[in-house]
Parts: sequence; C-alpha cells; structure tokens
Amino acid sequence: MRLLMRFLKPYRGLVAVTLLVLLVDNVGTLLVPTMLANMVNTGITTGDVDYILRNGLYMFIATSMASGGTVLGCYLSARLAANVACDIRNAVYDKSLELAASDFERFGTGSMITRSLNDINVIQQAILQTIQLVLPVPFLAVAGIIFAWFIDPAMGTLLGVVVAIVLVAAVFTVANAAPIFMRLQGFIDRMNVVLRENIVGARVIRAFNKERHEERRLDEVFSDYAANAIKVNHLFVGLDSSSFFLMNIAEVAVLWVGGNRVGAHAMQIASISAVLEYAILILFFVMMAQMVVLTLPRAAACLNRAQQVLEIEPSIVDGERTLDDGAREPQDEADAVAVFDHMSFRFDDADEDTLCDLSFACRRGQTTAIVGSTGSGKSTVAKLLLRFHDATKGSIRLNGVDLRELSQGEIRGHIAYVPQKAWLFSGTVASNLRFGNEDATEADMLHALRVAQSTFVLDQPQGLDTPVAQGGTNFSGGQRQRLAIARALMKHADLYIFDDSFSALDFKTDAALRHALQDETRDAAVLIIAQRISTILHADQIVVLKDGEIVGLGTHSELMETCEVYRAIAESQMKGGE
Ligand SMILES: Nc1ncnc2c1ncn2[C@@H]1O[C@H](COP(=O)(O)OP(=O)(O)OP(=O)(O)O)[C@@H](O)[C@H]1O
Repeated sequence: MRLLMRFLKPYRGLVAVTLLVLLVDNVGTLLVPTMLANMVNTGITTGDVDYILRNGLYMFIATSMASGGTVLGCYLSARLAANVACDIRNAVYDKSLELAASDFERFGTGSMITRSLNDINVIQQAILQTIQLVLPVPFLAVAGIIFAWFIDPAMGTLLGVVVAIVLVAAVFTVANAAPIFMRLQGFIDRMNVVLRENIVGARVIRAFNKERHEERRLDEVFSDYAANAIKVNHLFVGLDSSSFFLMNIAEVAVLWVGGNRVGAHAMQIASISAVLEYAILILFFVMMAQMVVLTLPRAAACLNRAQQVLEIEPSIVDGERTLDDGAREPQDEADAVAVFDHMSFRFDDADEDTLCDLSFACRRGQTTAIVGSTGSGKSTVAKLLLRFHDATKGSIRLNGVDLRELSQGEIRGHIAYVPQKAWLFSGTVASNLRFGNEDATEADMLHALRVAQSTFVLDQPQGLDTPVAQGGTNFSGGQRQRLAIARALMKHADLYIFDDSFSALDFKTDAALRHALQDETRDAAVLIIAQRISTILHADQIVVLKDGEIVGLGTHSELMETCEVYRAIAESQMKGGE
C-alpha cells in the first residue's frame, strides 16, 4: 500500500479531480429517482405543467451531471491507472538494470517478465476498477438510504437492512476467496518459466525427441493453473447468482412493503419506483464492488512482488570517483589500463573461489590473451572487469582506480565488450551499430564493418538498413560474432574485451580480423579470451588459467617451454588438425 501511495503521489491533482468528477456523477445519479417520483406524485397527479417543466429541467441537469461525470470519470480514472502502472513498470525495469547478476538471479528471468508485464497489468486493472466501482459504494449506499428514508422512513430502514445483509455476505465471500487469488499469481510465474524454457529450447527438445516429455511437463503446469482458475470461476459464478438472487429478493421486499405503505396511504405510488431504483443502484454497485474486491488480494500480491524488486539493495554499489580524478599506476606501470592485483572471486552460492589470486595487467598497445579449459574462469574475468560482480579479495584497477570506487557507467564507458554469446537487437544493422555510439556517422559504421570483416552486410540490397531479427537469428553464428565486434568497435574505448568472439570464424577470417584489429586498437589495451591457440598465438602476453588459478604467464614461445598446461592445450589442437 505504501508503494501504491508513493506512485500515486505525483498524481495528487489528477486523483482529486477524478474523485470530484465521480462525486458529481453519483450525486446526479441519486437525484434522478427522487425527482422522477416528485414529478409523478406532485406534477402529474395535480396536472401542474409548470412544475413538470421545471422539474424536467432539473432532471435534465442531474442526468447531464451523471452521464458527463461517468464519461469524464472513466477517462480520468483510466488515465490515472495507466500512468501509475507505467511508472511502476519503468521503476521495476530501471531497478532490474541496476541489479548485479547475482541479485537478478534471485528472481530469474521468467519471474521478472511476469512481474513487469502481468503483475503490473493486474495492478492497473485493480486501480481502475477500484476507482470506478468500489470507491462510490460507501457514498452511494449511505446517500441512497438517506434519500429513501426521506421518501419514507420505513422504506429507508428496509433498504438499510437489505444492504447490511448483502455487505455481510460480500465480506464473507471475499475473505474465503483471497488465498485462491494469491496462489494464481504463483502459477502464472511457473507457467512463464516453463514456457520460456520450452520456446527457447524448442530445437533441442526436438533433436532429443523429448516432445512428449515436455508436453507432459507443460500439461502439469497448465493443469495446476487451470484447476485454480476454475476454482476462481466457480467463485464468480456463485457470487454472481447469489447477488442477483439477493437483488431480486430485495426488489420483491421493496414492492411488497411499498405496496402496503401505499395501501395504508403512508406513501405515494411513484415513490415505490424511486426506492426500487435506489435499491437496484446500491445493490448493483455492491455486487460489482464485491467482484473487484475479490481480485484485490491478487493485486496486493502483485504489488508486493513489484515491491520486492524495488526494495532490493543492489549488491554492487557505485563509487563516486571518476577516471579523470588523476590516479594513475606507478611510473613503471604507466601503460597499464587494467590491473588484477591478487584478486580472488567467489560466486555467492559457491563453496570455493572461482578465481584465485590473479595478478596481471592489460597494457595499452598490447594484446593480452586468456586461455584455459572450459569452466576455468575465463569469462568470469571479463565480467569482473565490467563490474557485473565485485572482487571478493584483492582488487581490479582501471586506469589506476579501484573498480569499487567507480560507477558502473564510468567503467563501462571506457570498455568495449564483445560477449561470448553475440546478441543483436531487433532493428537494423545500423541501429545495432549505433548501440555502440549514438552519434556514429555512416562512414564510421562502414569503417567498423570493414575492420570486423562484416562487408557481407554491404552486399545486401538494403546495406546498413538490412533488418536484424531479435537476437540476430537471421544471421549465421559467425556473422553475428562479426557484427557484435563491429558494434564494439564503434566505441572508442581504453580496453577492448573479446570473450571467445572469434570461435565461430573460419581461420582465414579470424586471421584477417585480428590483423585489422591491430591498427584499430593500437592506442588501447586488448583482452582476448579464446579456446583456439591460433587466435592468440601472437598476443603480447598469454594468461593460462586452470581451475581459476594462473598456471602460466608469458608469450606463446615462452609458455611452450615453461607451461605444461599450455603445451598440452597447444599440442592437442595441433593434433586436432591445425
Ligand atoms: N552465476 C554463477 N553462479 C555460480 N557459479 C558460476 C556462475 N557462472 C559461472 N559459474 C562457475 O564459474 C566457473 C567459471 O565459469 P566461466 O564461465 O568463467 O568459465 P569459462 O572458462 O569462461 O568457460 P567456457 O570456456 O566454457 O566459456 C564455472 O565452474 C561455472 O560453473
């Protein structure tokens, strides 16, 4: 609730105007039955045309208030709900970008998608329906009973008793329904996770003939959701029918008691229809409010889930220093761009260090390579440099400043990164390249494409405007890698990181690309993570990792003589046909 208040606060004015408009609508609606009764009881029975015309005008004004108020109220409340939902959605998204990888993993991608889309839609609907259908109920009920009481105190009392009975029944139903709605959101989360896995991994499922197995798994998840949704529908059906039954009973009671009162000359005939209208109006709103209130626990659960994301304290806190603060490595290390200083790192959920006591420097104008068997921690080195995680022991410095003292934006502004899995965004080649530099000219883009050996784009009829599907799936693995490299080259960085970015390239393209890169990155440090020895053969220094520890550091020829692990990797690849 606190969260909702926080997001409603900027719209205080809109909230006030919306409530005022709804009040005008409700007052108009309540006045019409009494005016109609007066017109019949006084105007028509006495034949007073002036009275009928005057009262008709008042009725017209009241009806205009009611109908105008309804239209405007619907518009304003829809606008308010949409704005608040949009703000919550943006806040959740912004927070998800702030979170460190380990923070994000606490929720998982599937749950984050449900929280950002489905949950916030539920909140939006709840805000809208609460304003339109729940908030008017107390006013309509109290004012309607008072109006009926003024027409005839006995009828007012009768209406009060009926409304009280219906309200007690509503409270009872809502209390029983709340847990079912709370569970529903959890099932949606689960469906999202399993569906995502199945859609993304569809080809693997087919390749392993696991369609039946996955169908059963999905069926289980869908059935759980369906069983719960059916319970919800039973509830609504029960509620609907009992509400209409109570409404009809109330109408009969009003006609019965009203008829007797007219027979006893205690009330005039048209007053029965006025009281009947108040009864129907109040009971209809109570019925609708009941339906909405039933869904509020679900909306509260959704709000709570959004709050869980918004309240999480990112485990990576931005520092305040900038790289222009003047700190530099000592004179003899002046060319060091990134320095690992006895750095160790352990994942939160791991029992031992993934990287242990790493010490090496990536120097300006030089290429540093990292090799090692799979799982030895190569990609983790890149992620630490980008501050997706913080070192557990020791430190990493960028241009002489400890990464923990810098903001993530500052760090990433000085690093160009090509991830292991080359991911492209839906759009065009140009829009993907501009991701690296918003102000890039066409000449900049063509240059980056040439360096990255991606001129195949220019052979396409649309050139730079060639469409790119989500993830870049309309390109081959090697083409995607080269476009991701071109995107990184759009940025003028101090450090270029290529995480296994040449693995899908043939040897000729790999060699041509590395040759072109040399000129391009002459003034920067380059870090290449690779599995293939041929890719890093000419690196100025090669770091050999084994189980997260450095077991060799030197050039290719030095390591061939001194490092057994390196020699074993190199020899296995030579035998493999290189
Ligand atoms: N988010 C994580 N939580 C826990 N452990 C992780 C996580 N990510 C990676 N690891 C572990 O850290 C180790 C190093 O992973 P990393 O991806 O750095 O290896 P790599 O040398 O790049 O492997 P590859 O060559 O296969 O890409 C692995 O044992 C892996 O299981």
